[in-house]
Amino acid sequence: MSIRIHELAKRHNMEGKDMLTLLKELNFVAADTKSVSSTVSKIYEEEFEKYIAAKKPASAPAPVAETPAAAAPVESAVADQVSSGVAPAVFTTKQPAGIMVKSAQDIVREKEEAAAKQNKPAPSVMVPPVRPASPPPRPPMPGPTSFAPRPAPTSPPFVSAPISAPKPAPSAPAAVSAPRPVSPPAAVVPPRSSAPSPIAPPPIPARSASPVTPPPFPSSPAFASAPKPLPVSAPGAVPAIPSSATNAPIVTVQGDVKTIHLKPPIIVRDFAPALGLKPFKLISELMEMGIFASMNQNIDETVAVKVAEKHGFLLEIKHRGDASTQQAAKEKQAKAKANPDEEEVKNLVSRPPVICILGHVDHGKTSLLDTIRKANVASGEAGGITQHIGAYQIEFKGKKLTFLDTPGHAAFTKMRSRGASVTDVAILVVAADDGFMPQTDEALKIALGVKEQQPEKFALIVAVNKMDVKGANLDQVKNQMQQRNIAPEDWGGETVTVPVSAIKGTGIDELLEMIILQSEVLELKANPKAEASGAIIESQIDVGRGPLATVIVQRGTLRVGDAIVCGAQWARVRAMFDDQGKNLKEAPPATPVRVIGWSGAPDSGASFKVVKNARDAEKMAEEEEHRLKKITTTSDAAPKQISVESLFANIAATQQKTLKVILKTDVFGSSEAVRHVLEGIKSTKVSLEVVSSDVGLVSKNDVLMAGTGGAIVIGFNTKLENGVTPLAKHHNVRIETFGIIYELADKVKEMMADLLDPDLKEIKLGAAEIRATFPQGKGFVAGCLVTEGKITRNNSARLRRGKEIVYEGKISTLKRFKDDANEVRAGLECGIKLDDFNGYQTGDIIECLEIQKVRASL
Ligand SMILES: Nc1nc2c(ncn2[C@@H]2O[C@H](COP(=O)(O)OP(=O)(O)OP(=O)(O)O)[C@@H](O)[C@H]2O)c(=O)[nH]1
Repeated sequence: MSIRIHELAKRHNMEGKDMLTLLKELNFVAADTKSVSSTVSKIYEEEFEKYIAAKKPASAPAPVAETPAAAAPVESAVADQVSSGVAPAVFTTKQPAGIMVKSAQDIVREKEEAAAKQNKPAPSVMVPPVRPASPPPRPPMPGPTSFAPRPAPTSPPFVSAPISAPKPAPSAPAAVSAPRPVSPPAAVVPPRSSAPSPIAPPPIPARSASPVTPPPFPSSPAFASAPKPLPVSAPGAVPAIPSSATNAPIVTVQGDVKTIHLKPPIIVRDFAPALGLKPFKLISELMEMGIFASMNQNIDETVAVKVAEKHGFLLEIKHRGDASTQQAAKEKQAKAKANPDEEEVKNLVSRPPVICILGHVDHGKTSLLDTIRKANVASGEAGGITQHIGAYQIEFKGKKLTFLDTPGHAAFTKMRSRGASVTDVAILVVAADDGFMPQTDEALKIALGVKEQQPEKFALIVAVNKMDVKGANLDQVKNQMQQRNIAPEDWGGETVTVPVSAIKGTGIDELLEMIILQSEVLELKANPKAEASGAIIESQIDVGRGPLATVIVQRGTLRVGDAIVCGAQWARVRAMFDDQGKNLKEAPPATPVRVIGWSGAPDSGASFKVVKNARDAEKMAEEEEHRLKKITTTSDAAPKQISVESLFANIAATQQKTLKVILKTDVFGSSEAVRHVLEGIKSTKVSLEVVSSDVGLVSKNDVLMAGTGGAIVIGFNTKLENGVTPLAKHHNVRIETFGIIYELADKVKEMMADLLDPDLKEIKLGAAEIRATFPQGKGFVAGCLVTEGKITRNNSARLRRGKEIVYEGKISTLKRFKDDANEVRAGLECGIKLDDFNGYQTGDIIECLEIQKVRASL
């Protein structure tokens, strides 16, 4: 059993962050561990307790490990000292009784002296055992006098490989050739294998003992076969292929080793020139390997490594979140921090985290939020699909948490990504029985995108839901997480993973605790004294209250009476409500509120800010509207700005059949989502034109517009104004309303197909063989034997001579002996005449066909 860092901190009356720093210093956790919710293995925990006990004089009444409750408080000056580069002195401030004050230098020196006495290499002060999973890269310790670093862990994930002599360290982690970069060799500390620490615990059993053995990282075979790593950006490296695009591969040459540095995705078009190949050549090489990729497709990393090797290149793939990327982001942030607005910094206070819940359809996002809120949101939804971004605030253990409820359907990707961009913590819900599904991956991509932009300000938590169902398989989900480079903490990764059941309510408190912990690590702060600004989560036009918008205040405090502007819309805040419908006078940072008083519905995802007064707000909104109009008229972009007549004239000018749609939705987010779905309907035969799209009720004006242009009206999550139905009947306008987006999509496809001429389907009813020909009037009649099915009069027919089709027409005469017949069945003889055709020959086959009309497909 492992213990979380914050729990260990609590045991020793320490701040979580300070404990984290201390554990890093002791090399009991990986140097890049960020979260206090990360775990410390049982062995390290015991080592830590031994360490604490060892710090006490022999007379100490009871060792800390045995009586954690009675443990002397350990203060946290280490953290500051370490970060400031000063050699850390352990437990220096407010030194508790019974604990000696020792600096790191003292400890190292003592150990070295002790080792020297025993005539063997000095052991590390705290030489921990081999970690179960290979930890991420460890930077050198701060300053020469700090604790000696552990020898570099070199084992691949989950393999307790024997520790060998320290490897030469690459200057930066190389994703391809060195997935686990090593620390610089420690001068003071010899390899652990040759210098077992007297207090070193027994080796940890190999990870393969786990019930489900996690597979190696996807590209590990390539890692294994790759030649020795090259330092990234090594001095003297020659950029052979300069590139203007930041993502384009760069080739460096050092001696006779050529390395291609690139970031995924590895696109054929970009990768080929780096190899010195034409793209088509690379495509054909890939084909030889059984891989079919086009110019613009990306190829698997393992494949890319093989191809690169074949052409004498090393491949260094720089993944998101690689140390260097993070370093760059950190440097950027540090730079930004270097010139802060002093006033702003002075006024910063902690704010609640904004959390979004992402995941695949039906994996339980709404149920989870519902359980968290203890209110039943899911049951009120049409078709069980969340369709709007809602924002709610809850309180857990005295801390406020703001949740955004983002919809799960693919159509809402856009809304969802907007939701993710204002959030601090993303909870990726994965159903324990289904595992990762396409939309889970899509959501993960969005979340990782946000994390890449602001690594220090965003956390990802995976909630494995539906743990109560029969097929629940937590290990499978963890396995999938590892394959996606977001390995869970207990598998040696960093991603906080909480198994829950939204229905049974299990694991929810732990999830909330994890959110709070992660938020503490993120140190979320905002200045409530500033003028408010934030983002629009959702907007709509309410019949009674006019345009209203759910907003999240990100900075400052929004107050009733404030003048705000958002794009071409402005508001004087008339009233604000929280998610319980309570009237609020002011909304501090991270509060979601519904604001009334807008000039129109602002776009969801757009930013708003408070301005001096309503006059300024109105003026700014007008200017923005003017600017937008100008863009529209010059680029003739938005359909809304074009006159309906001219638009319809343009459409009529084309020969292609077009389904014209006037769209009305309840909120802007929905209209975007519906448009997204409609744009996704592809057909070469019928095009779809959204003539206009707006929010609100379906109005008489919509009907008149549709009548003029031959459009249909589609309402989504909205109703019809009074008098619309008779008017639509009068003008023969079709109105369809929907509450579920995929039903809307299916119906629109049907309506598009209805515009097409039906396809003709031929069904063979029977066949007859011509046995003789008889003269009749000026022509001939074929004397036949029906050989299969039946021959019916007036149906279509085809005359075949061998493989050749000689005639196609209708059976105009069908006789049985001398009588007319309507149909003649197999085994009987009959006389057949096809229209005016007379060229029958014995042995010809007459096929009788029925032609059916079927709805054309798109
Ligand atoms: N057994 C079980 N069923 C669950 C659990 N969580 C959710 N469900 C069920 O899974 C179904 C989908 O749940 P929702 O909460 O609507 O899922 P969602 O991810 O919000 O779905 P969308 O809004 O459609 O994206 C419902 O029938 C829930 O009752 C759980 O923990 N255990």
